[in-house]
Amino acid sequence: MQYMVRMTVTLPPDLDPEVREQLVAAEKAYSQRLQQEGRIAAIWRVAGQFANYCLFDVASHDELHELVSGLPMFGYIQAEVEALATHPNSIR
Ligand SMILES: O=C(O)CC1=CCC(=O)O1
Repeated sequence: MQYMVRMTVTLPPDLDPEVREQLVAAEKAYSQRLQQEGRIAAIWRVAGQFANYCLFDVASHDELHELVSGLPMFGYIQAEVEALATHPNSIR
């Protein structure tokens, strides 16, 4: 099952810079592991915003929730989820 998730990140402006750096590094490692596993099929930065679109390819709603809520930055992320179905006009 595929889901397009828009994540908008709002880190507190007064967050300790060291903690911020650790969060960013942990987020990168977690995200790259999911990409290597194919559970994040693609990720894009929204130009000009601290936000991204992530295409998840997972087995269930529950797996999606587990992965999104496991993001190190989860407490600072507003996630909007859209479930994707096959488009009847798709040639793939
Ligand atoms: O957009 C970000 O930097 C936060 C994020 C979530 C998954 C990822 O790889 O980065």
